[in-house]
Amino acid sequence: MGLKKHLAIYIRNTDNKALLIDAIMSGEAISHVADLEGALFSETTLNKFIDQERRHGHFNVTTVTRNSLLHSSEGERKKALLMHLISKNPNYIIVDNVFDNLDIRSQQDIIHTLTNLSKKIPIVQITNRKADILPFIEEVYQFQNLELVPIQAFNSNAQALRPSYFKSIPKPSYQRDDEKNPLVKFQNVTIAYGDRTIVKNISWEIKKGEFWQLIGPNGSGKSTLLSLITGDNVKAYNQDITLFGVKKGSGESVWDIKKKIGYFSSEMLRGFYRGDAIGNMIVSGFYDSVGLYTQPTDEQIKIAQQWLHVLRMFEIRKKSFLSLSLGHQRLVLIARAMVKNPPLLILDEPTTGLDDSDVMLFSELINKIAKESDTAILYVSHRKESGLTPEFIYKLTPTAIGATGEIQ
Ligand SMILES: Nc1ncnc2c1ncn2[C@@H]1O[C@H](COP(=O)(O)OP(=O)(O)OP(=O)(O)O)[C@@H](O)[C@H]1O
Repeated sequence: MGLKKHLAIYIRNTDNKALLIDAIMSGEAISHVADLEGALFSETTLNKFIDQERRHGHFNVTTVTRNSLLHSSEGERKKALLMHLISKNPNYIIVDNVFDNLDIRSQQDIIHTLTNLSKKIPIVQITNRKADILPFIEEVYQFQNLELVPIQAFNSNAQALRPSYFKSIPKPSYQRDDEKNPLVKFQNVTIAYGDRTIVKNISWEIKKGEFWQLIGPNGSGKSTLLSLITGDNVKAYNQDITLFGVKKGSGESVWDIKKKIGYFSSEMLRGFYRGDAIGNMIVSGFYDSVGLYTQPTDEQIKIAQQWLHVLRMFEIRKKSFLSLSLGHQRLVLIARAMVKNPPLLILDEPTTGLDDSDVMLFSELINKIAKESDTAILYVSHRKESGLTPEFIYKLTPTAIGATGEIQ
């Protein structure tokens, strides 16, 4: 088939991406790149390099901060990988979900890099977000029955938003301990790795029921701030941080803190292959485990069932969690994080990898939780999702002496 030189393939999360990539790389899907040596920019390639570094201790891909990939932020990793692949002079390149995890500035840098590259070699973009189609792309295709089919009228914004959740968020049957307000309090928090200061003098409070978005460019310290809250970062102990009314370093139990936080990250399912039932995945949220090891109480089962109704998954509760699409798996994991009625729900880059319609479904659920529950939400992402409505935005801005923070 005579396909355009630079083309995009718009896929849904339910499409078989691995098969598509195989079909391109083996020369079956796109004739004009069939005999060329191509490079693949994707999460899989990145994971291979990270794995190599983990096993052999050395790294071929160097980031801007000369850090290893393992110790770099997601955005830094992606930029470094792209530059590494381009430096090998491939004859064409496949770029898969190129903008995930990238801030606006880095997205512009990448558009610039790829636009220049498009003058030399063919570029095949795979994307699940319409807004991400690169400017030099000549035609957009779908992958149907192992063939690329042009999409007509791609720009029509016909996707109507339908209400997806009919039931209300379950009301907890027990009262939470009276949480101290604010839930999270940072006072002049400064964190450094070696002689590099990452965040400087952060003073910030999250109160009961508030809906926050934390934004900031790649490497500005968003994940670092989160790790101070979730208890995974020992650097929290030298700082003035109060979580749920208890000062960090005053002999508090990390376990107690974890009990009060519902957590979801798009990284959570890396390497998860077990076939647990959907219903069990939700109940396991009571035990802070992924998968169920303990016999739940009747009350716990009841709350999980109410969540299954909210998600409209009650009928399929016994099916394997892995049989769900990526987007629906995430909805289940949000319910899993919410069953214990936590005072704080943390969502770390939750829409990474989701397609347009799944993002809508996801944002709708988060807005619903914000509206109907008294759980505070902390949402971390570079993207401003148009469907999402946070009340407050906390913004990190990098400076030479570490990132500073302000409420926008
Ligand atoms: N263990 C570590 N050792 C050294 N440097 C680190 C370590 N962890 C993080 N860093 C550095 O701290 C900086 C902030 O990283 P962090 O992951 O918090 O940023 P981020 O805002 O979440 O970025 P992104 O949006 O790209 O995920 C980065 O430059 C990163 O390389």
